[in-house]
Amino acid sequence: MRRRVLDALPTAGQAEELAVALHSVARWQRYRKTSVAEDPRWLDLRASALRRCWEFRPSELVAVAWALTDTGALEAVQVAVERLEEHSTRELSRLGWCSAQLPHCQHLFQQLTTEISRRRQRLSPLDASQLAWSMARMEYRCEQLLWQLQGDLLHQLHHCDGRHLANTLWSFAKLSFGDAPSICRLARAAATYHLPARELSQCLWALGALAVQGAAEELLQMAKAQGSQLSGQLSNVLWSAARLSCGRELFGDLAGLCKEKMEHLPVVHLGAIAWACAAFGGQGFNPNKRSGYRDPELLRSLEMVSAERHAELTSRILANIFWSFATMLWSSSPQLYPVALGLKEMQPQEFAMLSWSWATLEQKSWLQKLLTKVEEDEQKVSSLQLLKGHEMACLSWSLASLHPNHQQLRRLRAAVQQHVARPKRGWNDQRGLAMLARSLVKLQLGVAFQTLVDEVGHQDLAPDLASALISGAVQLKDARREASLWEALPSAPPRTWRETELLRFVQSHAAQGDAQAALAAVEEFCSTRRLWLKVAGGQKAQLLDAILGATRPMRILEVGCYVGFSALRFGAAVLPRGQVHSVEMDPTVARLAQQVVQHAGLQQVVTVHVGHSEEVLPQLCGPFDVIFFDQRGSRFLKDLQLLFQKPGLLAEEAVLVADNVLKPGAPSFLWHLQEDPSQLWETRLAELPDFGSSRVLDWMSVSRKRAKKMWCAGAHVVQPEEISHLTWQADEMRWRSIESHVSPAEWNRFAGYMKSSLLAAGLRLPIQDIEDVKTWLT
Ligand SMILES: C[S@@+](CC[C@H](N)C(=O)[O-])C[C@H]1O[C@@H](n2cnc3c(N)ncnc32)[C@H](O)[C@@H]1O
Repeated sequence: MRRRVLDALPTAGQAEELAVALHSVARWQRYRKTSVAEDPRWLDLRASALRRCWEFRPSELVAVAWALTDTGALEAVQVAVERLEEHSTRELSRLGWCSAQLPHCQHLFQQLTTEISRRRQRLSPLDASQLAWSMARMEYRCEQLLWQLQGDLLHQLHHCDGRHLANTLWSFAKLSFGDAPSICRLARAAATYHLPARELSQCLWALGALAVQGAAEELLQMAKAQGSQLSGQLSNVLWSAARLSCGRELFGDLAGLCKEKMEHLPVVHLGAIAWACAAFGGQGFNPNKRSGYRDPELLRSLEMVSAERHAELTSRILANIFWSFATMLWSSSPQLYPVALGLKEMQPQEFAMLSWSWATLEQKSWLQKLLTKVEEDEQKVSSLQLLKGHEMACLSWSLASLHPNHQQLRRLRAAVQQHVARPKRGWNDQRGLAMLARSLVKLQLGVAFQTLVDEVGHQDLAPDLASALISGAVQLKDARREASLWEALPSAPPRTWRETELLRFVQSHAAQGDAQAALAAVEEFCSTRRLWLKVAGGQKAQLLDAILGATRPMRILEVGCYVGFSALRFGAAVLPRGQVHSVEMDPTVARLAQQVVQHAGLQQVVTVHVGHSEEVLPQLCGPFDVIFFDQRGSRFLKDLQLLFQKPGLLAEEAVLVADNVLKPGAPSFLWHLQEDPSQLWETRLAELPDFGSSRVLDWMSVSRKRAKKMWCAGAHVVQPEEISHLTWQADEMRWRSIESHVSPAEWNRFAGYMKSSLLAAGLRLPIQDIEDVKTWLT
């Protein structure tokens, strides 16, 4: 066959004959995947075609250009560009495709596309999609032509096939082009075909990259149905499913397929799968994301396969894998840390991701090594200025988590400082800014902190950022900035209308200076207005009263003051000589709480500290007889550790009470109380209804410190994976309840699930009703 084709080749004669012969052999080579590249007859033919380029008619020139793309010869395209006018638009678009295959053809490609764009003639779906593909390949983003191609395709949708559409969507996404409604129409049209794996993954990748829902659901269902045939495209599909926030169940099915194939996928897919699971429901690498898809089995295989193929891992893949582990509280085995440390090449963003992940996983010694390695490379340090705002916030947060003193990691500290000095315009991520502000204070970068306050302090601040800035100003003793921040805070922003109403109600229904009347007014407000407030009322208040009665405390610490309801109860109990210190991170509600306390006449005994527990607790002085944890449950364990780190904060026989340890739950904290090797606490779990939603069960933990027992600073509590998983689920539920409504029935289901799962994981702390706990206390 090969002989027959080559023997029949003309090298002289008509140009037309030559073009046809060249084209046929090239076709034959491509489709048979055979090469005649070295055959002298083919080489003769090719040389004679190149010599005679000027003799070809336009259609022949296109055929010759196409035939020669594999050989890297530009001549045919060059001649065509010199004779632009002679070619039809279709021929120009095909020549464009040829030039996109050839090296150093950018200028020829541009001339061809400019001519196509000038003519404004409609292209067929095949030509339009090929031209879009060529533009993507050449990274040539000519808006006008792209609009034209999009219009041509939309006008001829019924003549497009799945391949044209997939190619076009992919190309548009590569060039970040496309308005959402048009992309949706193209994707919907594509979804009507039975797309093979490659095209399906192209469409999904495009929708994910352009963040257009389009026909995402249909295409993802199609991907699920194709299942194992997808193989190499699976991670692409999962990546898109995460970007497009598809349903959890569908994501789970697709993740299941990835799990099955994991061992056989190229390593680059491991990074994409890890990224997709961590980013699911969020927005990519962002420490403030609130979701993720946590499947322990998938994480375990990701870890195993990565460890087995560690030699192939790149910094990008590892950054994604570690970010995924950190986001999902997966304590990975130590094997992968040295692999990451050993890599020579690492982009600044990957370094930021890795350091944030290692800080979150509390791998301080690895983190120290990583930061030191970059610190020693001046070039790497200067490249950190390329980081985006939230990435620099992550890096400074990990730096701060090591508590480096002024002498350590000086170059990195200077890089943070320099980054902050740049204007923050367009950085709207207030949580990222809050993290940066807190880190600057910890790193004692006072000037940088001041720059940040001056730049963002006048904005409409979210509670977290307002709290970070105010408490930073307090810690740095910057009274002027503290005052200006308070001034800039709206006294009654719309989100605190209930709390503002409550203050007015207390002021009008309770006599000034009457603490008991103020307490009764809060309860009356909740019941008569049928407004749910996140306060410890009802049976929870009764339990607190019993604790106060049994312990007769003089000094009480509360974390999570809110509007001051429980602070009033504590204040009334320690009158006249005791002290209550209540910590609240939201400055607006803290200010309302201060007014409630003042109205009740308790300002001499109750101090409301504005700031995050992490910053305020180390500044307090003990000893505290009763500690009430009513902040976010995922902080309980860390705040407990903070209480131990500063000697003298806990009284010899302190009582530690924590609310909501079942709903949404604080599994790590409960596990720690049970397993603490110093056996410091004796704990009971009081099972009682949540205030304001009597049908939902909750637990309050009450722990008595065993006198004379000492805390072993280095003692480590091993936490089983089931408890990490529940901790992650509790946090996810907490965020869900903040962002949307969770019905009592759903809460009840969740509380039931949490209880049975904790018991199954080995929780043995006694669960009692409130009367039994009261008896135990006395
Ligand atoms: C459930 S409310 C407290 C209710 C209050 N103890 C009562 O019963 O009247 C929780 C409060 O804790 C605050 N908070 C959450 N995490 C915190 C933290 N880490 N430090 C300080 N306050 C925090 C929240 O802003 C919220 O106002």
